[in-house]
Amino acid sequence: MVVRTTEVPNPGPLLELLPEDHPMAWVRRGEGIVGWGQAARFDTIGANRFVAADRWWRRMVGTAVVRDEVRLPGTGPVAFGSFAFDDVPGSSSLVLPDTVVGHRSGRWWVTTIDVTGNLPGGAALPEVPPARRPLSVVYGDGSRSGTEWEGIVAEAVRRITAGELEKVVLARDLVAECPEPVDIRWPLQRLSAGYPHCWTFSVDGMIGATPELLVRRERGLITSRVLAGTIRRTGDDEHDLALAASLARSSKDLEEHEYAVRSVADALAPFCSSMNVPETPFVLHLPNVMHLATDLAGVSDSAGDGVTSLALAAALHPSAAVGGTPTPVALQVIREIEGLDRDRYAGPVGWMDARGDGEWGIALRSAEVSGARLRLFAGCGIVAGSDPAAELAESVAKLVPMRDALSS
Ligand SMILES: C=C(O[C@H]1C=CC=C(C(=O)O)[C@@H]1O)C(=O)O
Repeated sequence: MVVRTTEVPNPGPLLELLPEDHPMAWVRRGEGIVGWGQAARFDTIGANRFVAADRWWRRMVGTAVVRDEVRLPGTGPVAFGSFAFDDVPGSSSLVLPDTVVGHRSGRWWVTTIDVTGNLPGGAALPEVPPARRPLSVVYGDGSRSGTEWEGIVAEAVRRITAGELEKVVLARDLVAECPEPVDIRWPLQRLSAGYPHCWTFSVDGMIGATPELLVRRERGLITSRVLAGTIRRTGDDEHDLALAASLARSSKDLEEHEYAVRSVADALAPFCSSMNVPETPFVLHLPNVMHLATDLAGVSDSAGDGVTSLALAAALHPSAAVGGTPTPVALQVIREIEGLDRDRYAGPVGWMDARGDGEWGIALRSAEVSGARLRLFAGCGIVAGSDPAAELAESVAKLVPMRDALSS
């Protein structure tokens, strides 16, 4: 594989450079990377999916000839990846685009990749037509109706009260049907404009704007944004501020949050020589909901230096934000009662470069697109005090970003 990264003048907003066919993206506040074309891909399933993908990537970049004149995280060869939530069912993939455009701190670059061994051509970007708005969208129940899902939440509360576990994250899906295949760039551009604090992603049909960063590895620095504890926004700013204050004081939410932070810190500890874990969370304000959030940062030690960002994501997945506590019991409860094939929802999604640096989010506030049909997902952390109707309302609020992004 021969890879060339060249610095270019500002080519305009990254998401507007994407062609309609299989666009790949990881963008936040206008920075990040977008890619298209397919130089190579690796598909895998099962419990070994992260290890197998990591091995494939190391092999691919191990023999690559790279001419990189920018040398930033995300330059040189990069793979976009999306991984199944559970060992079964679900498929996972790493995709190596043949063209990547990136933007970071006032610098822009284009990477071209050729797996036939020829030096790829220059950095000319194709003209692309603007994104097409979906003509109409008809929503229907996914695997369970809202009422059925409330019953499932009630069953989880019963099990928690009986002492089987402390917390379980239960999810539901909604099906959206359009008259013709969706131009993914339309929702991507809307998600990125409406949710600038989130990471807007598109990998192999999995799209969304996630507020939760499972892990970022960048030149020896390992960071993670942990979320747990949610409150819906009302649209009245003053009232929302009061709600944010009550969220920051809620002992139930603080306890749940503390647990989620601890589990991430414990999972990262074997790879870090030092770690900063803030004592109190901050409130992340999103247009639809507010979350308790903590940003953790660690410095990788000699063990961490040899570990890719994907391997770190594997060590963290599934976090308490998408599984529960204790994790093995929560996963078993999800398999028994949720009645949903999560596929790649709530799995790691992101990118990785040849050094193993990269960013992996959790595929939340997301949808799986297959042509004209989409499955939209939302999940909620269920604890002893959870009220099924309130959880259903929270799931509806978490579906808002994708629903809005599909409308005009
Ligand atoms: C599982 C989801 O959200 C998680 C992330 C943040 C807060 C959550 C909560 O408070 O329930 C969830 O654990 C989802 O959006 O589908």
